[in-house]
Amino acid sequence: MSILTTQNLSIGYSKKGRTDIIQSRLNLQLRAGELVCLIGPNGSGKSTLLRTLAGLQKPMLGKTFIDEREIIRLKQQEKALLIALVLTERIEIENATVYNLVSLGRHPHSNWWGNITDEEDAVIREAIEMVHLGHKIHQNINELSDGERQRAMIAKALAQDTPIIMLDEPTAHLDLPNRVEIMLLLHRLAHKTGKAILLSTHELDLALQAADRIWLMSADTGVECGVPEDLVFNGSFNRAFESKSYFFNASNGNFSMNYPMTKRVWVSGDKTRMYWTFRALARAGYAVVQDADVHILVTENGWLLNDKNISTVEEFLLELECIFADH
Ligand SMILES: Nc1ncnc2c1ncn2[C@@H]1O[C@H](COP(=O)(O)OP(=O)(O)OP(=O)(O)O)[C@@H](O)[C@H]1O
Repeated sequence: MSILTTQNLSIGYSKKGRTDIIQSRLNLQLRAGELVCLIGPNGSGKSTLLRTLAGLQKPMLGKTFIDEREIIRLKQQEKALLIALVLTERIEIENATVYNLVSLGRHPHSNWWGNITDEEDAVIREAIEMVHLGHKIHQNINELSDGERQRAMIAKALAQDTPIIMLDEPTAHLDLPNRVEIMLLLHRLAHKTGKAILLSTHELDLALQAADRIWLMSADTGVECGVPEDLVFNGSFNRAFESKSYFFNASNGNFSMNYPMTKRVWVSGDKTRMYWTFRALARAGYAVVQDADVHILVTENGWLLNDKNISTVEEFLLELECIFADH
């Protein structure tokens, strides 16, 4: 079920009579219970789109509706009951605990700094539990790790109790385990709570794994929406991130560098070591082609090359160098 829809939305900036349209004619749908990742090259307009959808900036043209209501016509308080927005800026509050921060999420539902009722308290505690910060509930937010702080910000958005949560680059500045954890957490929350969660990210690999749907943004092709694998199969990823120096490798979902490959080898054998063998070969400038003169057999324990059993990548690259020096 679509909870947010756009109709011919154009986003951009208008200053001193000059208008810059970043994206136009966007017809998007955000569904309840789904995690949607908005990805695209730098400057393609991800943050601008999030801010426009959240009603923080006006569209250049077109409309955004939540249910039947046009977002730009709503009062601040009404918007805050529909969308919780988590931005990348660090919130600095003196002496605030996790509980204090998350309780700010209840602001649209109560009087500012009003007394927290038992009911409100239960919502706040539940939000903190959902992001697994129960053990840090009374800790000062300045004493949290970056990952914990991000989880506290998500708890604040949960406490706001809106049908939509939008997050601008929630995994920025986090290490890999925390990036994975935040992405999995958001995926679980979308499915468990039925909220629509939209986030922008540069984590292509994580987005491909965790998103129910991807909005793929590029300056040339606008926003393509779809289930991640469909966007891989139809070549959209390649088009959106086209570059001379790398390409999107549809076989593993990663970007691969375009190394200049001048030498040709043929590789066969054990599949588990194959991927890393290919990577090492590409970096060293070897193209893998069937029936090339030089054959590398990948075994369970190493490589067989030139009738020699080799146990490390370093050794087999050296051996290849010798072979090609003689060619
Ligand atoms: N306040 C502003 N006034 C005018 N132009 C702006 C403003 N903010 C951003 N832009 C321009 O809008 C375009 C899109 O910027 P935006 O920040 O939305 O892209 P993004 O996809 O989020 O980029 P990134 O991946 O680098 O965060 C850029 O060309 C940028 O220079």
